[in-house]
Amino acid sequence: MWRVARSAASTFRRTRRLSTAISAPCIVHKRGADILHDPWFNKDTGFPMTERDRLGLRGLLPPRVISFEQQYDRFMESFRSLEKNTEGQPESVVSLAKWRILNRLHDRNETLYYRVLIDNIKDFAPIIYTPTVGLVCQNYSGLFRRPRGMYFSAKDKGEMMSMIFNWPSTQVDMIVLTDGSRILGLGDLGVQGIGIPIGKLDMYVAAAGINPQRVLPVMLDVGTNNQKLLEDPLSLVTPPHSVLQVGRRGFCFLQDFDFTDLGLRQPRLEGEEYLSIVDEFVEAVHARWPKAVVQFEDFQAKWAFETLDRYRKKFCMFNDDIQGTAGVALAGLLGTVRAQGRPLTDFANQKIVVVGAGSAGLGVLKMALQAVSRMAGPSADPHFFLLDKNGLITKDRKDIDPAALPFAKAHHEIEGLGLQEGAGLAEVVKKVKPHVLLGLSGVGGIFHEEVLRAMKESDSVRPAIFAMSNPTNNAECCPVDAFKLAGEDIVFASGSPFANVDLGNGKIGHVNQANNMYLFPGIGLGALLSGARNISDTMLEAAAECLASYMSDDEINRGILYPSIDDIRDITAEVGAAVLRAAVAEDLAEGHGDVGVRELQHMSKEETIEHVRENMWYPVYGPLVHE
Ligand SMILES: NC(=O)C1=CN([C@@H]2O[C@H](COP(=O)(O)OP(=O)(O)OC[C@H]3O[C@@H](n4cnc5c(N)ncnc54)[C@H](O)[C@@H]3O)[C@@H](O)[C@H]2O)C=CC1
Ligand SMILES: CC(=O)C(=O)O
Ligand SMILES: [Mg+2]
Repeated sequence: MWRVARSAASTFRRTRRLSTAISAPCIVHKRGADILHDPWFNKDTGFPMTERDRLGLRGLLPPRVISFEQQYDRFMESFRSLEKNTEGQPESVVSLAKWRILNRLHDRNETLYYRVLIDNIKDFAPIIYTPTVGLVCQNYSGLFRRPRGMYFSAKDKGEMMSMIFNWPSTQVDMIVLTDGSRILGLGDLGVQGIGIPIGKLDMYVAAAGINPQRVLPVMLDVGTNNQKLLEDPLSLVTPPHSVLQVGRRGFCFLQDFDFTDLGLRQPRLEGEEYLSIVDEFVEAVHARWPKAVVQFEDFQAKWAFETLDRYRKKFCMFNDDIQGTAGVALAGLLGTVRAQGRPLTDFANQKIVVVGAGSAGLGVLKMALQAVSRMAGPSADPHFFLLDKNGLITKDRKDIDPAALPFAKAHHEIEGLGLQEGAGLAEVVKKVKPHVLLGLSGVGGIFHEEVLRAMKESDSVRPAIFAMSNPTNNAECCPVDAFKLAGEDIVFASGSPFANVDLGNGKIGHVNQANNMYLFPGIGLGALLSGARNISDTMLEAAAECLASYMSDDEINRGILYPSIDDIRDITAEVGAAVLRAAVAEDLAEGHGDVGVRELQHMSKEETIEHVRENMWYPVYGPLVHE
C-alpha cells in the first residue's frame, strides 16, 4: 500500500495518521444519489455495505468496496501516468492537465482530494496554488465546469443579506475574498480571479486543517477594466492553444470548452459605489457567521489599503498581500541577518532596496520599520530604499502615494550617494550596495544582468535576493541567474517555487519560497481558535517571529530560511498557537466553540500548540448517519 511514498519517513507519518485518526460520525441530510453527487460526503466506491444499506446507496455503485488506501493509490497511479504521458509537452499544457485531474477529484470526493493534497503537498501546491493557479485564472472561463464558492456582483446590491443564506453549510470559519483586480502579477482578471480564493482555501485545508465544509471562496464581481475581457468576450486572456494541445493528447476535448467570459461586462465600479458593495457583503457575512475570519486577497493596492483600514477594527479580517506577505518577508530578512553571522539587532543596519511600492512592498516596509523601531527605538533611522515603476521614490516625488511617504528618501539622505528622485534600479543598487534586494513589482526579469552583477559588490558578506513576484514568469529574476551573476554566497528566495541550483563541486544554491503561504493559514487558524474580535499588529508580529525562529542555525547557515513545504502543517500549528496566544495576551480573544478565554489563558505554549493541532481537520472516511 501507499506505493507513492517517496521516503520511509513520509510512509511512517502517513501510516501513523491512519491508525490514530478518529473518525467521528457525520450527520447527513441526504440519501441515495444526492450523497454520491455531494463531494463533501461522497466516498465513491469506498462506501461500506452497511452504509450503502443505511443511506439508500445499494445498487447505485458497483458491488466491490474499494478501500480508501486503494482509492488513493489508484488516483496517484493515474496522476503519475498523466505525468508520463505528457512528458515533452509544453509546461503550460502539463500544468493544466495536472490541475484538471486534481480539480475533477476535488469536485467529486473532497476527502480523497484533501488526503492526496496533504500527503503530496510539495508536488501539488505548485498546481493548486502558484504558479499554475495563475494560468487557471487566465483560462478560468474556459475551464469552468462546476461553480465553487459564491459570486456577489454589483447587480446583487440590496440582495446580499439574503443571498448569503444560499450557502449550503451552516457554519463557515474561513472566507477568502477577492475582487479579481490584481491577480498575482497578472493584473485585472475580473471574475476569473475566483481561482485564487479557491487555491488559498485549499492551502487552508492542507496547512491549517480547516474543515473544507467550513470554507467559503468568494468573488466580488464589480466589473473589470481588462479591455480584453470587456471587448472580446469570446477570447481567453491567453490563447487557448495549450488547451487544444491537451485535447489532442486525449485529456480533454475542444468541444468541452465554452470560451465565454463569465463575469459582469462593465468597467469596475469606483469610489463610494465600490465601497458600498464591499460594505454590504461584509455586513451580510458578519450577520450570518459573526466569528468567521475574512482574508482579503489580490485587491489592487488602493482598495487593499482602504478596505483594511475600513474593516480591521470592526471585523476579524486581514489583508494577506499586505500583512501575510510582510510577515513572511520579515522572517526571511531576519534569517538573512543570521546567515551573515550577525546578531538580530543588526537588522536595523541592513540596507534594503525594495522594488515595488504596491500593497505587498509597502506592507513589507511597514512591518520592517516596526521591527527596526522595536530593536533600535522609535528614533531609529532604517536604511530602506523604495522604487516603483518611476524609479527611486523621494520626497521630491509629485503626487506621492501617502502610504509610500514614510519610505521616501529626503534629499540629504541620498545626495552623498549621488542619487536623486526617479533613479533607476541598476544605479540605485550600484550606489547603495544593499544587503538585500527585494522585488514585489510583478515585473518578470527586472533584476537583469547589470542589477545582479551589481549585487556582487554588496556591503554584505551574504547578500540576499528576494524575487517575490508571482507567478513564475513574473519573478524579478530566476535563481540560476542570481547565483551565477551575483555570486554563490547569496541567499535567494522567490515567491513561486524553483528548483535548487547545482553550483558544481557538490555545492547547492538553496532556493527558498518566500510566499505568504507560510503565514496566512496560521494567522487565520490562530484568529479563529482564539475567537479574536480583530487581528492586531501584535498578532501578526507574533506570526512573523514564530516563523523567523523556526529554523535552526545550521539550516540558516546553509541559506535555508523557511521550512520545507512538507512541514507546512507543523509550522502552521506553531504560527497558529503564537497568534492565538498574542490575541489572548492582548485581550482580544473571546474563545472558540466550547473552549473559553479562561481555558486559553491557562494553556502553556506547548499546550496551545497541542490544542491547535487537535483542532486541525484530517481527511478520513468517517461513518455517515442519515438524519
Ligand atoms: N511572494 C508572496 O508571498 C507575494 C507576492 N506578491 C507578488 O508581488 C507582486 C506585486 O503585488 P502588489 O504589491 O500587490 O501589486 P501592486 O500592483 O499593488 O504593486 C506593484 C508595484 O510595482 C511597481 N512597479 C511596476 N513596474 C515596475 C518596474 N518596472 N520597476 C519598479 N517597480 C515597478 C508599481 O509601481 C507598484 O508600486 C505580484 O506579482 C504578486 O504576485 C504579492 C503578495 C505576496
Ligand atoms: C502569493 C500571493 O498572495 C500573491 O502573489 O498575490
Ligand atoms: Mg495574493
